[in-house]
Amino acid sequence: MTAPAILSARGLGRTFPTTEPPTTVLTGVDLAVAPGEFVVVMGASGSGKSTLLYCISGMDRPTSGTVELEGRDLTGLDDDEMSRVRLTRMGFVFQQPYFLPNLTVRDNILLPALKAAPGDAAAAAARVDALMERFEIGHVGDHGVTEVSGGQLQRASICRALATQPAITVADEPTGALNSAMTAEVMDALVAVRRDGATLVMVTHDPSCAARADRVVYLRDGRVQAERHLGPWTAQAAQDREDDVLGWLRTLGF
Ligand SMILES: Nc1ncnc2c1ncn2[C@@H]1O[C@H](COP(=O)(O)OP(=O)(O)OP(=O)(O)O)[C@@H](O)[C@H]1O
Repeated sequence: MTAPAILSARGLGRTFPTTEPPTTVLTGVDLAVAPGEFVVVMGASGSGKSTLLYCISGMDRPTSGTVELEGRDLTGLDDDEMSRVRLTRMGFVFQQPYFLPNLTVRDNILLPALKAAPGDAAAAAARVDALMERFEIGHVGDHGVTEVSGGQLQRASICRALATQPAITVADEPTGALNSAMTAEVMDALVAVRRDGATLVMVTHDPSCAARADRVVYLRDGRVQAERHLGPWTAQAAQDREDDVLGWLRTLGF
């Protein structure tokens, strides 16, 4: 029996009423993510990938449909409740990691974990140190955020996302601003995150990044056009998986 979805979006629609005529970006999107699954969302520019990510993670509100996280309907929450869910149950990794420039790398990672569980400072600090070792940035913890590489900074933002022990982590083009060596570093880190049991949903334009996922969902004009199950990543199958994803994307007109 498959485990119940940790995140379940049903019939999601998003229309922006501020344009004339209003812009419908998502229509009837269903997406169920299993615990420990790594799902990638792909699609042409403007197909609605980021909007979908924002709607499932409470950064935006869908105009129709429902989103359940750990069995709890998020669509009826008020802004304070939604902020609390984002802080305590969701991790976020963006293309441009936003860090406070006057804090060290370590303190930037620690801050949201302390905010999420203020009574648990020692445990949060221990968790942050363990994560920084796990993702090989322990040695730059005392550095300022301008004194580390883009790959290190993006790994720091992965640590920051995980430090609150979220139910799910969403990543919007986390390698979009990185060169290929740094992209490989960050993708290795995300595969390790998934191996450690985390649940991930990532938007990317890069088929070789998508090949690391368990499943790729393809959006076209705000609808799910197709999906591909790849199963858990193994480095030995890297080339075959990339070829498979590329071939599949071509059939979709990507
Ligand atoms: N606040 C908004 N108001 C009006 N239209 C919007 C708004 N936000 C996004 N859109 C439109 O929705 C469409 C989808 O945007 P979205 O960013 O979700 O696409 P995407 O697939 O992530 O694109 P990209 O790959 O270029 O990042 C775009 O046409 C965009 O212009």
